[in-house]
Amino acid sequence: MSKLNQHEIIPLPTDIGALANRINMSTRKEHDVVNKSVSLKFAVALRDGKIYRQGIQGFYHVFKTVEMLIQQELQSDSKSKIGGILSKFWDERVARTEPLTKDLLYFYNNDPKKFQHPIRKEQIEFVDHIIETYKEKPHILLAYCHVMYLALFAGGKIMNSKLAKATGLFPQVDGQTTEQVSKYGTNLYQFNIEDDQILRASYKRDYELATRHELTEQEKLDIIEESKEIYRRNADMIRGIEKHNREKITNKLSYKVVVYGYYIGILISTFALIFFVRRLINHLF
Ligand code: HEM
Repeated sequence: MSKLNQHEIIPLPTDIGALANRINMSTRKEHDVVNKSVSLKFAVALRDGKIYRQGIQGFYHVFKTVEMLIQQELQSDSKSKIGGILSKFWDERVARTEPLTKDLLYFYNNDPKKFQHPIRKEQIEFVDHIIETYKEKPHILLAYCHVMYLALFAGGKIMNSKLAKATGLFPQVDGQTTEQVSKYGTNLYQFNIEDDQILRASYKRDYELATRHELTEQEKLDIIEESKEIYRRNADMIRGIEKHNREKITNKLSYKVVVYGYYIGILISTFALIFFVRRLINHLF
Protein backbone atom coordinates (compact mmCIF):
# COMPACT_ATOMS: atom_id res chain seq x y z
CA MET A 1 0.00 0.00 0.00
CA SER A 2 1.36 3.44 -0.88
CA LYS A 3 0.88 6.54 1.28
CA LEU A 4 -2.72 7.50 1.95
CA ASN A 5 -3.90 10.76 0.40
CA GLN A 6 -5.55 13.36 2.59
CA HIS A 7 -9.02 12.56 1.24
CA GLU A 8 -8.50 8.88 2.06
CA ILE A 9 -7.95 9.57 5.76
CA ILE A 10 -10.89 8.15 7.65
CA PRO A 11 -11.98 9.29 10.12
CA LEU A 12 -11.06 12.95 9.80
CA PRO A 13 -10.12 14.46 13.16
CA THR A 14 -13.19 16.69 12.83
CA ASP A 15 -15.58 13.74 12.47
CA ILE A 16 -17.12 13.85 15.92
CA GLY A 17 -19.38 10.89 15.21
CA ALA A 18 -16.49 8.49 14.51
CA LEU A 19 -16.09 5.97 17.30
CA ALA A 20 -12.29 6.42 17.52
CA ASN A 21 -12.68 10.20 17.89
CA ARG A 22 -15.44 9.78 20.45
CA ILE A 23 -13.20 7.43 22.47
CA ASN A 24 -10.25 9.85 22.30
CA MET A 25 -12.38 12.85 23.28
CA SER A 26 -14.01 11.04 26.20
CA THR A 27 -10.78 9.61 27.60
CA ARG A 28 -8.48 12.64 27.42
CA LYS A 29 -8.30 12.96 31.19
CA GLU A 30 -7.65 9.22 31.72
CA HIS A 31 -5.03 9.23 28.96
CA ASP A 32 -3.18 12.14 30.58
CA VAL A 33 -3.07 10.32 33.93
CA VAL A 34 -1.64 7.14 32.44
CA ASN A 35 0.68 9.09 30.14
CA LYS A 36 2.26 10.95 33.09
CA SER A 37 2.51 7.80 35.16
CA VAL A 38 4.06 5.69 32.35
CA SER A 39 6.47 8.48 31.37
CA LEU A 40 7.74 8.85 34.96
CA LYS A 41 8.22 5.12 35.52
CA PHE A 42 9.66 4.70 32.05
CA ALA A 43 12.51 7.09 32.89
CA VAL A 44 13.52 4.71 35.71
CA ALA A 45 12.84 1.57 33.66
CA LEU A 46 15.26 2.80 30.97
CA ARG A 47 18.06 2.16 33.47
CA ASP A 48 16.74 -1.05 34.97
CA GLY A 49 15.70 -4.07 32.87
CA LYS A 50 13.96 -5.63 35.90
CA ILE A 51 11.53 -2.71 36.07
CA TYR A 52 11.07 -2.51 32.30
CA ARG A 53 10.19 -6.20 32.07
CA GLN A 54 7.66 -5.89 34.91
CA GLY A 55 5.94 -3.15 32.90
CA ILE A 56 5.74 -4.99 29.59
CA GLN A 57 4.65 -8.15 31.39
CA GLY A 58 1.42 -6.37 32.37
CA PHE A 59 0.75 -5.35 28.76
CA TYR A 60 1.56 -8.90 27.63
CA HIS A 61 -1.30 -10.39 29.66
CA VAL A 62 -3.76 -7.81 28.37
CA PHE A 63 -2.77 -8.32 24.71
CA LYS A 64 -2.72 -12.11 25.11
CA THR A 65 -6.22 -12.20 26.60
CA VAL A 66 -7.66 -9.80 24.03
CA GLU A 67 -6.05 -11.63 21.12
CA MET A 68 -7.29 -14.99 22.40
CA LEU A 69 -10.86 -13.61 22.44
CA ILE A 70 -10.43 -12.01 19.01
CA GLN A 71 -9.34 -15.35 17.57
CA GLN A 72 -12.27 -17.06 19.27
CA GLU A 73 -14.63 -14.61 17.54
CA LEU A 74 -12.93 -14.86 14.16
CA GLN A 75 -12.74 -18.63 14.12
CA SER A 76 -16.23 -19.46 15.34
CA ASP A 77 -18.30 -21.25 12.67
CA SER A 78 -21.44 -19.21 13.16
CA LYS A 79 -19.91 -15.76 13.02
CA SER A 80 -21.26 -13.43 15.70
CA LYS A 81 -21.92 -9.75 15.09
CA ILE A 82 -18.58 -8.83 16.68
CA GLY A 83 -16.80 -11.58 14.76
CA GLY A 84 -18.21 -10.04 11.55
CA ILE A 85 -16.98 -6.56 12.51
CA LEU A 86 -13.56 -7.87 13.53
CA SER A 87 -13.12 -9.71 10.24
CA LYS A 88 -13.51 -6.35 8.44
CA PHE A 89 -10.72 -4.51 10.25
CA TRP A 90 -8.56 -6.81 12.38
CA ASP A 91 -5.04 -6.99 10.97
CA GLU A 92 -2.77 -9.78 12.24
CA ARG A 93 0.23 -7.48 11.82
CA VAL A 94 -0.86 -5.45 14.84
CA ALA A 95 -1.19 -8.51 17.12
CA ARG A 96 1.31 -8.18 19.98
CA THR A 97 1.37 -11.53 21.84
CA GLU A 98 4.18 -12.93 19.74
CA PRO A 99 6.42 -9.84 19.66
CA LEU A 100 5.95 -9.37 23.41
CA THR A 101 6.80 -13.02 24.05
CA LYS A 102 10.12 -12.43 22.24
CA ASP A 103 10.81 -9.33 24.35
CA LEU A 104 9.97 -11.09 27.60
CA LEU A 105 12.15 -14.07 26.69
CA TYR A 106 14.95 -11.58 26.06
CA PHE A 107 14.49 -9.84 29.42
CA TYR A 108 13.82 -13.05 31.41
CA ASN A 109 16.79 -14.99 30.04
CA ASN A 110 14.69 -17.33 27.90
CA ASP A 111 12.60 -18.56 30.82
CA PRO A 112 8.88 -18.41 29.87
CA LYS A 113 7.83 -19.62 33.34
CA LYS A 114 8.79 -16.20 34.68
CA PHE A 115 6.05 -14.39 32.78
CA GLN A 116 3.54 -16.91 31.37
CA HIS A 117 0.91 -16.28 34.03
CA PRO A 118 0.00 -12.98 35.63
CA ILE A 119 1.18 -12.83 39.23
CA ARG A 120 0.56 -9.23 40.32
CA LYS A 121 -2.95 -8.71 41.75
CA GLU A 122 -3.75 -5.86 39.32
CA GLN A 123 -2.74 -7.97 36.30
CA ILE A 124 -4.89 -10.92 37.42
CA GLU A 125 -7.84 -8.63 38.05
CA PHE A 126 -7.40 -6.93 34.65
CA VAL A 127 -7.40 -10.27 32.80
CA ASP A 128 -10.44 -11.50 34.79
CA HIS A 129 -12.21 -8.23 34.08
CA ILE A 130 -11.68 -8.57 30.30
CA ILE A 131 -12.99 -12.15 30.25
CA GLU A 132 -15.99 -11.43 32.48
CA THR A 133 -17.04 -8.20 30.73
CA TYR A 134 -16.61 -9.84 27.33
CA LYS A 135 -19.01 -12.65 28.32
CA GLU A 136 -21.75 -10.12 28.95
CA LYS A 137 -20.82 -7.55 26.29
CA PRO A 138 -18.58 -9.03 23.58
CA HIS A 139 -18.44 -5.65 21.81
CA ILE A 140 -16.11 -4.29 24.55
CA LEU A 141 -13.32 -6.07 22.65
CA LEU A 142 -13.53 -3.14 20.23
CA ALA A 143 -12.46 -0.75 23.00
CA TYR A 144 -9.21 -2.72 23.34
CA CYS A 145 -8.79 -2.79 19.57
CA HIS A 146 -8.63 1.00 19.59
CA VAL A 147 -6.98 1.95 22.89
CA MET A 148 -4.32 -0.74 23.29
CA TYR A 149 -3.26 -0.97 19.65
CA LEU A 150 -3.25 2.68 18.63
CA ALA A 151 -1.20 3.45 21.74
CA LEU A 152 1.66 1.64 19.98
CA PHE A 153 1.73 4.09 17.09
CA ALA A 154 1.67 7.22 19.30
CA GLY A 155 3.23 6.88 22.79
CA GLY A 156 4.83 3.60 21.69
CA LYS A 157 6.85 5.40 19.01
CA ILE A 158 8.19 7.88 21.57
CA MET A 159 9.08 5.10 23.99
CA ASN A 160 10.78 3.07 21.28
CA SER A 161 13.04 5.96 20.29
CA LYS A 162 14.11 6.37 23.93
CA LEU A 163 14.78 2.64 24.26
CA ALA A 164 17.01 2.75 21.19
CA LYS A 165 19.40 4.96 23.22
CA ALA A 166 19.04 3.13 26.54
CA THR A 167 22.62 2.03 27.16
CA GLY A 168 21.65 0.94 30.70
CA LEU A 169 19.16 -1.58 29.39
CA PHE A 170 21.03 -3.28 26.59
CA PRO A 171 24.53 -4.76 26.56
CA GLN A 172 27.36 -3.10 24.65
CA VAL A 173 28.11 -5.35 21.69
CA ASP A 174 31.22 -4.82 19.56
CA GLY A 175 30.37 -3.49 16.12
CA GLN A 176 26.71 -2.82 16.95
CA THR A 177 24.99 0.36 18.09
CA THR A 178 22.59 0.37 21.05
CA GLU A 179 19.81 0.93 18.55
CA GLN A 180 20.72 -2.29 16.73
CA VAL A 181 21.05 -4.30 19.96
CA SER A 182 17.79 -2.86 21.31
CA LYS A 183 15.87 -4.47 18.43
CA TYR A 184 16.12 -7.85 20.21
CA GLY A 185 14.11 -6.58 23.16
CA THR A 186 11.77 -4.04 21.56
CA ASN A 187 9.63 -6.18 19.28
CA LEU A 188 6.58 -4.69 21.01
CA TYR A 189 7.06 -1.55 18.90
CA GLN A 190 8.14 -3.20 15.63
CA PHE A 191 5.68 -4.02 12.87
CA ASN A 192 8.21 -5.19 10.30
CA ILE A 193 6.76 -3.04 7.56
CA GLU A 194 8.22 -0.10 5.71
CA ASP A 195 5.96 2.59 7.14
CA ASP A 196 4.08 2.06 10.42
CA GLN A 197 1.97 5.14 9.83
CA ILE A 198 0.35 3.54 6.78
CA LEU A 199 -0.60 0.50 8.84
CA ARG A 200 -1.97 2.84 11.53
CA ALA A 201 -4.03 4.81 9.00
CA SER A 202 -5.49 1.74 7.29
CA TYR A 203 -6.29 0.09 10.63
CA LYS A 204 -8.07 3.25 11.82
CA ARG A 205 -9.95 3.59 8.54
CA ASP A 206 -11.14 -0.04 8.49
CA TYR A 207 -12.10 0.18 12.19
CA GLU A 208 -14.26 3.21 11.50
CA LEU A 209 -15.88 1.74 8.38
CA ALA A 210 -16.62 -1.53 10.17
CA THR A 211 -18.07 0.04 13.31
CA ARG A 212 -19.87 3.09 11.89
CA HIS A 213 -23.22 1.47 11.08
CA GLU A 214 -22.92 -1.96 12.65
CA LEU A 215 -23.04 -0.96 16.30
CA THR A 216 -25.97 0.43 18.24
CA GLU A 217 -25.54 3.69 20.15
CA GLN A 218 -25.68 1.74 23.44
CA GLU A 219 -22.88 -0.54 22.24
CA LYS A 220 -20.78 2.50 21.30
CA LEU A 221 -21.40 3.99 24.75
CA ASP A 222 -20.32 0.69 26.36
CA ILE A 223 -17.12 0.77 24.27
CA ILE A 224 -16.38 4.35 25.37
CA GLU A 225 -16.97 3.38 29.02
CA GLU A 226 -14.71 0.35 28.66
CA SER A 227 -11.99 2.57 27.13
CA LYS A 228 -11.95 4.65 30.32
CA GLU A 229 -11.71 1.42 32.30
CA ILE A 230 -8.70 0.31 30.19
CA TYR A 231 -6.80 3.49 31.09
CA ARG A 232 -7.74 3.17 34.76
CA ARG A 233 -6.64 -0.45 34.90
CA ASN A 234 -3.38 0.31 33.08
CA ALA A 235 -2.71 3.00 35.69
CA ASP A 236 -3.53 0.46 38.44
CA MET A 237 -1.05 -2.04 36.97
CA ILE A 238 1.68 0.60 37.01
CA ARG A 239 0.84 1.58 40.59
CA GLY A 240 0.93 -2.13 41.51
CA ILE A 241 4.47 -2.48 40.16
CA GLU A 242 5.55 0.66 41.95
CA LYS A 243 4.08 -0.60 45.25
CA HIS A 244 5.74 -4.00 44.81
CA ASN A 245 9.15 -2.42 44.17
CA ARG A 246 8.74 -0.02 47.09
CA GLU A 247 7.89 -2.93 49.40
CA LYS A 248 10.88 -4.89 48.12
CA ILE A 249 13.21 -1.99 48.94
CA THR A 250 11.58 -1.49 52.35
CA ASN A 251 11.85 -5.20 53.13
CA LYS A 252 15.51 -5.14 52.13
CA LEU A 253 16.05 -2.12 54.37
CA SER A 254 14.24 -3.63 57.34
CA TYR A 255 16.16 -6.87 56.81
CA LYS A 256 19.40 -4.86 56.89
CA VAL A 257 18.26 -2.98 60.01
CA VAL A 258 17.48 -6.28 61.76
CA VAL A 259 20.75 -7.95 60.70
CA TYR A 260 22.95 -4.91 61.39
CA GLY A 261 21.03 -4.25 64.61
CA TYR A 262 21.76 -7.80 65.73
CA TYR A 263 25.53 -7.46 65.12
CA ILE A 264 25.67 -3.99 66.62
CA GLY A 265 23.82 -5.38 69.67
CA ILE A 266 26.39 -8.18 70.04
CA LEU A 267 29.25 -5.66 69.68
CA ILE A 268 27.80 -3.34 72.34
CA SER A 269 27.18 -6.28 74.71
CA THR A 270 30.77 -7.49 74.19
CA PHE A 271 32.20 -4.01 74.97
CA ALA A 272 29.91 -3.75 77.99
CA LEU A 273 31.07 -7.18 79.21
CA ILE A 274 34.76 -6.28 78.74
CA PHE A 275 34.20 -2.99 80.55
CA PHE A 276 32.40 -4.74 83.38
CA VAL A 277 35.04 -7.52 83.71
CA ARG A 278 37.88 -4.90 83.74
CA ARG A 279 36.13 -2.91 86.43
CA LEU A 280 35.57 -6.10 88.43
CA ILE A 281 39.28 -7.09 88.09
CA ASN A 282 40.40 -3.57 89.09
CA HIS A 283 38.08 -3.68 92.05
CA LEU A 284 39.32 -7.09 93.23
CA PHE A 285 43.07 -6.46 92.87
C1 HEM B 1 -0.89 2.51 28.65
C2 HEM B 1 -0.51 3.67 28.17
C3 HEM B 1 -1.14 4.39 27.00
C4 HEM B 1 -2.24 4.11 26.25
C5 HEM B 1 -3.20 2.94 26.40
C6 HEM B 1 -2.35 5.14 25.23
C7 HEM B 1 -3.32 5.19 24.24
C8 HEM B 1 -3.42 6.17 23.27
C9 HEM B 1 -4.45 6.26 22.25
C10 HEM B 1 -5.58 5.27 22.06
C11 HEM B 1 -4.21 7.35 21.50
C12 HEM B 1 -5.02 7.83 20.29
C13 HEM B 1 -4.39 7.31 19.03
C14 HEM B 1 -5.16 7.57 17.76
O1 HEM B 1 -6.35 7.87 17.78
O2 HEM B 1 -4.54 7.42 16.70
C15 HEM B 1 -3.03 7.97 22.03
C16 HEM B 1 -2.46 9.12 21.52
C17 HEM B 1 -1.28 9.61 21.94
N1 HEM B 1 -0.53 9.17 23.01
FE1 HEM B 1 -0.97 7.64 24.23
N2 HEM B 1 -1.30 6.01 25.37
C18 HEM B 1 -0.55 5.60 26.44
C19 HEM B 1 0.57 6.17 26.92
C20 HEM B 1 1.21 7.22 26.33
C21 HEM B 1 2.50 7.71 26.71
C22 HEM B 1 3.37 7.15 27.82
C23 HEM B 1 2.79 8.73 25.89
C24 HEM B 1 4.02 9.59 25.84
C25 HEM B 1 5.22 9.12 25.90
C26 HEM B 1 1.68 8.90 24.98
C27 HEM B 1 1.60 9.82 23.97
C28 HEM B 1 0.60 9.93 23.07
C29 HEM B 1 0.59 10.90 21.98
C30 HEM B 1 1.68 11.90 21.68
C31 HEM B 1 -0.60 10.70 21.29
C32 HEM B 1 -1.06 11.45 20.06
C33 HEM B 1 -1.99 12.53 20.47
C34 HEM B 1 -2.61 13.18 19.29
O3 HEM B 1 -2.26 12.87 18.15
O4 HEM B 1 -3.51 13.99 19.53
N3 HEM B 1 0.73 7.95 25.28
N4 HEM B 1 -2.58 7.23 23.10
